[in-house]
Parts: sequence; C-alpha cells; structure tokens
Amino acid sequence: MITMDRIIREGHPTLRMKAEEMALPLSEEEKETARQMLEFLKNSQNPEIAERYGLRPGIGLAANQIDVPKRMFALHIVDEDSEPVSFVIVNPKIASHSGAKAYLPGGEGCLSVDREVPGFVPRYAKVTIKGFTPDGEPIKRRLKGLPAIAFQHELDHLNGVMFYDHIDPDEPFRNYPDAKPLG
Ligand SMILES: O=CN(O)CCNC(=O)c1cccc(Cl)c1Cl
Ligand code: NI
Repeated sequence: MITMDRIIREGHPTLRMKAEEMALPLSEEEKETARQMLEFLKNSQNPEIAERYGLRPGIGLAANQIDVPKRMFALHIVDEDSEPVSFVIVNPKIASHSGAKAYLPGGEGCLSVDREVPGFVPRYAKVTIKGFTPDGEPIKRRLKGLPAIAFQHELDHLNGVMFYDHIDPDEPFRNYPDAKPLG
C-alpha cells in the first residue's frame, strides 16, 4: 500500500516535470500502481486507516506525486454535495470548459506541500474531460463543483504545475469578478 513516505515533497524535481503519455492498455505493473493510487485516497479518507498509517487525507493523487512521471491520476470524492467521482484516468485532457471560473473559498492544499499556502486558486467552474481507464476504455465526463476543481489540480501535477502557481502573490484573496466561490 502507498503511505506518506512514497509521496515526494516540494523541491523534488519530478513535481516540476511534464509527465509522459502512457501506452494503453497499461502494463500489469502500471495497473497495480493505478489501483494503489485509488486505494491510497480511500484509505486516506478512512479515519481508522488514516490514523493507523499516518495518512494525510486527499481527494486526488497524481502519479508525479509518487515519483512516477506518467500521465495518470486518481480522484476519489464521494461527499454528498457533488456527484460521486472515483476513478483513475490515463492521458487525461480537458476537452472543453466553461467560461465561468470557480474557486474554493478555503483555498487548496497538496500532499506534496508541507505548509499552508493561503489564497484563492481560480479554476474553470465546469469541464468536459476525456481520457482512458487503465484497461484502455475511453472516458468522457462532464464535471462541476469540487470534482471539476480537483481534476484541474491533478492535471496541473501532470504538467509540473502546483496549485500556488495560480495564487496572486500580491493579492492572494483578490476578488475574481468572473469566478465564484464554491459552496
Ligand atoms: O494532488 C493531490 N493532492 O495533493 C492531495 C491533497 N490535496 C487535496 O486533496 C485537495 C485539497 C483541496 C483542494 C483540492 Cl483541489 C485538492 Cl486536490
Ligand atoms: Ni496536489
């Protein structure tokens, strides 16, 4: 199982690498990695398991974060506010997006960032995403709310972008007229 020691932190070069497209279907080893990424998220959201193994909770995990610069990430968001999202997506793309933006009023956090970085992270409010399952089946979904935000946070990781790269250093909580706070 993946635990926190496998997750690389700021300063590790792989966090700033552009991950490579993957050949489909994934190899057995790559499929196992994908399965372990999703399992990590579920474990991190289970209070008993998270406490037992010292896991920080996460709703997404990109392969870069476990020092695997390949284009896949896992999302596991099963709260009531938005449609349940639980998958690993390979070679993900944003096919189209809303003009409207959105941001989390509490900002964002990252397992690869061992510090609070306050500020609004403007993202597309709605995205139509494309990609593949580890078995090579096509995925096409429309996301909004927290799943849309998290998808963009993970896709950034595959491009070596960190959430705080989007925060205005001079005015971290500036008003974005075309972006509305989620919630
Ligand atoms: O890349 C993934 N992580 O770093 C996992 C930890 N962060 C989160 O779960 C998280 C927290 C707040 C907002 C967003 Cl959008 C995300 Cl993604
Ligand atoms: Ni992150």
